[in-house]
Amino acid sequence: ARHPLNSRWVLWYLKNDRTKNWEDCLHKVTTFDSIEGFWSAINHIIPPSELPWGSDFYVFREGILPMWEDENNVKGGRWLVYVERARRAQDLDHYWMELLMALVGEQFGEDGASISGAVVNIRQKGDKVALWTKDAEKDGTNYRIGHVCYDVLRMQDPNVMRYEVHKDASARTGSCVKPRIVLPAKYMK
Ligand SMILES: CN(C)c1nc(=O)c2c([nH]1)N([C@@H]1O[C@H](COP(=O)(O)OP(=O)(O)O)[C@@H](O)[C@H]1O)CN2C
Repeated sequence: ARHPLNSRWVLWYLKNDRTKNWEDCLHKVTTFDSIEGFWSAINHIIPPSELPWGSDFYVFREGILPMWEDENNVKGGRWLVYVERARRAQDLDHYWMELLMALVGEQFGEDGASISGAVVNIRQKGDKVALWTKDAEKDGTNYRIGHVCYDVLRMQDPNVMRYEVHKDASARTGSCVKPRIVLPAKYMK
């Protein structure tokens, strides 16, 4: 391919199947390391908004499994964006594409090395787009990554992005997890 990317990326698909355990629902779709390979992968899958409920797409660096338990993720967290039901049609697919292009296009600069990958969750209760970072305690790094993400998604006040620690999310009992960082910062309680 003529336009190599800085890294190799793997596209994963999670097909919701209550009869299987979670990691057995995860399937590797393709691997790409060029702009051409990226577009070929994107053009061969249906957009998130057309996926069945309970599905996920993951685009993670090669060598990092898209799960909390991977050594690159176990201390990490995620910037989480809820897509309101009412804005699903115009925001979901757009957010996903913008985030992927920023990720594979290394728009996070040096901080890109601290990012494991991107996730989109298709849920009836509300879709989610997330960016996983490797170390939940590197607040400076995570702030910078969050700001780039907020801008790339053209989010504005009062839209809020929350940074959740995987340890809290994986241990969650209720649905809500107390975020470690909130953007814009003024909404941090
Ligand atoms: C290795 N392992 C089991 C494991 N490793 C994982 O990394 C991992 C899970 N399990 N996940 C399972 O999916 C449920 C829904 O989370 P959700 O984020 O889809 O959110 P919803 O409640 O479906 O909106 C989670 O509660 C968890 O059971 C999610 N997850 C990331």
